[in-house]
Amino acid sequence: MSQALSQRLKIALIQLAATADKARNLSRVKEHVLKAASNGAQLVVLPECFNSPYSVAAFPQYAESIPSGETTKFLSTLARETSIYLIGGSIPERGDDGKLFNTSLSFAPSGDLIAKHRKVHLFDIDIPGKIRFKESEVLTGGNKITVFDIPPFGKVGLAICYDIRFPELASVAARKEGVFAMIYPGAFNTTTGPLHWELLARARAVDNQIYVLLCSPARDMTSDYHAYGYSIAVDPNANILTKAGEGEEIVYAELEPGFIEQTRAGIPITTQRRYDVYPDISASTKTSAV
Ligand SMILES: NC(=O)CC(=O)C(=O)O
Repeated sequence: MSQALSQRLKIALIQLAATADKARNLSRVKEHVLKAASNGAQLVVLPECFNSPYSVAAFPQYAESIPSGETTKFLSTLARETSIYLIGGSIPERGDDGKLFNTSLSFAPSGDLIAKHRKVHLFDIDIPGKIRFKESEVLTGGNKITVFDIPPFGKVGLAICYDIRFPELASVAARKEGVFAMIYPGAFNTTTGPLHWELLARARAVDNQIYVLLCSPARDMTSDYHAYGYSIAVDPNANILTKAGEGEEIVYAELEPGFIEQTRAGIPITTQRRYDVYPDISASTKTSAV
């Protein structure tokens, strides 16, 4: 499927210093989103777990129902008031069956909820002496690949943090649905961030010759989880368009129509795949927005 970004798109990544105080987090989000919109951003991304600490203990305490919870309403109103596409990082969600998920909600400039992604791959790692984290102790994984349209720009794919380590999601979104960008709210840490954060952003971009956006919380060495920071936007050639530091900040980038086609014309891997040698996973995999 051909990939289309039909118009220049200015994006903003809000590298929020999320705290344990949900009201404060929401009020900081509002300030930053208003600023990004007044600077011309048309699509604004928030980080993973922007309204709570990123911790297994915090997920049940901060979990909300969707769409009836406070944060869904807050994000919808903010998208409408600023007339932007708002990619709402992620929040802990309490599903109807009582199960907990790490969930990202996206809103149109009208305030309508246009996508809901539940983190598919739960972050369960154990690197002795460095970091142990087991989302699966309290969370349940999602079961779909999320793709949605943001008219007039085209389609984007959405996944959360650890999902980026599984290239199939991005490949299906790019090949089957023709997304021009993959967006990953994500909270890597001071162990895995230096190893793989930028590498994975650039890898998913170059695998699929699409834009890739990663939005992290700011680093806070006083909290239990030390988020990496360095929110980043990468172009289809894996060039870095913008990159934050460790602290709270907003970074911007402009995504260009035509750059995907130009990249693919030069290095035509999209037409050179050998499905006679290996299967096309995108052919049989379903995607949806909600
Ligand atoms: N926090 C995550 O989900 C993933 C992460 O930190 C990593 O993959 O590293």
